[in-house]
Amino acid sequence: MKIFSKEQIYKGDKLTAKKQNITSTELMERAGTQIFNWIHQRMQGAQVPIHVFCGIGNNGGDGLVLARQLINYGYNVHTYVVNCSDKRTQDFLVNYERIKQTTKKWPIMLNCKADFPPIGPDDIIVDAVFGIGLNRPPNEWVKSLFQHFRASNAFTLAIDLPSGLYADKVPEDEDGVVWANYTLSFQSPKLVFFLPDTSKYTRQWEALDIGIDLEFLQQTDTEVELIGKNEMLPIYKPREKFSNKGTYGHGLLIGGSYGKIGAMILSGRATLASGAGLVTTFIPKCGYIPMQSVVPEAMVITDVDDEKLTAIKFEIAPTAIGIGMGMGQDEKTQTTFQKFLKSNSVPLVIDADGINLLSKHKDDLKLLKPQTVLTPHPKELERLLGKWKNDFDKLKKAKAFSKKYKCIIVIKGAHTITVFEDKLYVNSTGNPGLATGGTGDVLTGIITGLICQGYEPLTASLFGVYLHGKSADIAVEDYGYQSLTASHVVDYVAQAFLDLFAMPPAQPPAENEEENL
Ligand SMILES: NC(=O)C1=CN([C@@H]2O[C@H](COP(=O)(O)OP(=O)(O)OC[C@H]3O[C@@H](n4cnc5c(N)ncnc54)[C@H](OP(=O)(O)O)[C@@H]3O)[C@@H](O)[C@H]2O)[C@@H](O)CC1
Ligand SMILES: Nc1ncnc2c1ncn2[C@@H]1O[C@H](COP(=O)(O)OP(=O)(O)O)[C@@H](O)[C@H]1O
Ligand SMILES: [K+]
Repeated sequence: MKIFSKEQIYKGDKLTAKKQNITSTELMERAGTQIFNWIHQRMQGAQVPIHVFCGIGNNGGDGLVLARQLINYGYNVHTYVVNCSDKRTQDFLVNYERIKQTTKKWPIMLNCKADFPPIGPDDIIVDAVFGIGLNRPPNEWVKSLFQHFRASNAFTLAIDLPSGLYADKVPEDEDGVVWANYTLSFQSPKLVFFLPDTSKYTRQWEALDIGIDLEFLQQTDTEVELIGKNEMLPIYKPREKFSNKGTYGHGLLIGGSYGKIGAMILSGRATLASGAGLVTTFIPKCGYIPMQSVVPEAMVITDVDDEKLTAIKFEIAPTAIGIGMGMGQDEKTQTTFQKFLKSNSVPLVIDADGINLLSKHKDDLKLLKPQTVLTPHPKELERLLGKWKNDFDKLKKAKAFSKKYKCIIVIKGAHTITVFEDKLYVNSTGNPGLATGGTGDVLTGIITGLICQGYEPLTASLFGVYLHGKSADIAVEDYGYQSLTASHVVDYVAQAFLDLFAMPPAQPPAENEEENL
């Protein structure tokens, strides 16, 4: 799913109005009606007090459309105008007039703290104060209003995005933002829903289709894409009937050190589970017996050293290599790693200590071949890029790094973001059960295994991250968040593949259909 920028959204609105021969007021009516339908479907006329807080821009206009429709359907509505600026938009004004003609209960003007209404914990707040047009921090009394929302504990539904949150930067003061339970966003979600600094402002989100011009949606290239099943299904490569293990590539995993052979066992198992034809692991001698016993499918080459890697040498011709898991940062390991980078021409995934060694010896970064995949967790990323001010600064730095070294950076986290040059791919699968040792090793194994099967490194990264998260999402049903381990993630990769082709659950028959049965 494309994630449009603020500028693209404004452009899409204008173009839609022009091509569909409608006014912007009609488009706003559509937007507000979609919100109304969403609420009405769930509330079915329940008389819970609904407090609709409208700003003076088009977000406020959406709120006024909603409030008018709720009133028409007999809901218990209280409408307020958060009177924070004199410059009201045209469509706000049109809808302000319309609501005044609908009800005698005119919207209440809020100008200061003394005007705030009481809000009960079982009431509902609709936040239509600011949308993507926010261009400065809200003033003090508006901030207090947002804190008043939060203190009420009422369910808070934000329209388009939580007020006080910018579409493209991190707000300075968290008290200046509405903390929403749910956000109904128009046409596509916003990048800020997925970033560590800003995702806390909405617990859940949903994108509502407001009929923006289809050609515009299809033809506009976005900088950000949200990756889910719809994006992954078309790139899936089916297994051929007359294929053999040679068809699906030979994955080589290099890493491990005394006490960290488990990392290599996990990635070896994951490479196999993702479909590689053959897997070889290159590990220190101490790992030979455990690896052969636990992963009989994998072949093993050992270093001359018992406990660490000192001389990476092999005579096989791998299709893809994953390196760094549990490898340690010994000086001898550094030397052989550097030598390996100089001579290697096979597609490469670098993880963990591989990344740490590159961060310590930044000159070696120029040895990376184009489309090398790096899979840092946040600490490893910081060592690589240096400190960042906030998430947008981090992404800017990651894009510049990716362009400079032509590499793919998989920034791991709750929503893993894969960066390649100027594009960002936000993953939609995964859960906090993955916050446990070894899950990153599994991811490296999966991506390596997919490259072995002919997926381009970028596609393999996106698909690998998706499958890894999906596997955890399915496994968590059986193991729960606390007990999920990295081994379970490997075990459920199969389910993640099968899920790509699962039919959606059958819908129960509609009420009138049931009567006819
Ligand atoms: N396709 C779609 O997505 C559609 C989107 N639609 C909706 O339009 C929304 C965008 O509307 P918008 O451009 O009017 O801006 P919005 O966010 O309502 O308000 C900002 C206004 O307030 C002002 N202002 C800014 N900061 C301020 C501050 N700190 N304190 C005080 N005032 C401040 C600023 O004016 P200023 O005072 O700077 O002149 C500005 O005019 C969008 O989020 C969605 O809900 C639908 O209606 C149609 C289809
Ligand atoms: N809260 C979370 N929600 C979703 N995924 C998570 C969460 N925490 C961690 N992960 C995922 O788990 C993996 C952890 O990787 P990493 O920190 O490298 O682990 P390790 O080094 O122990 O193998 C990453 O793929 C990351 O995206
Ligand atoms: K809002």
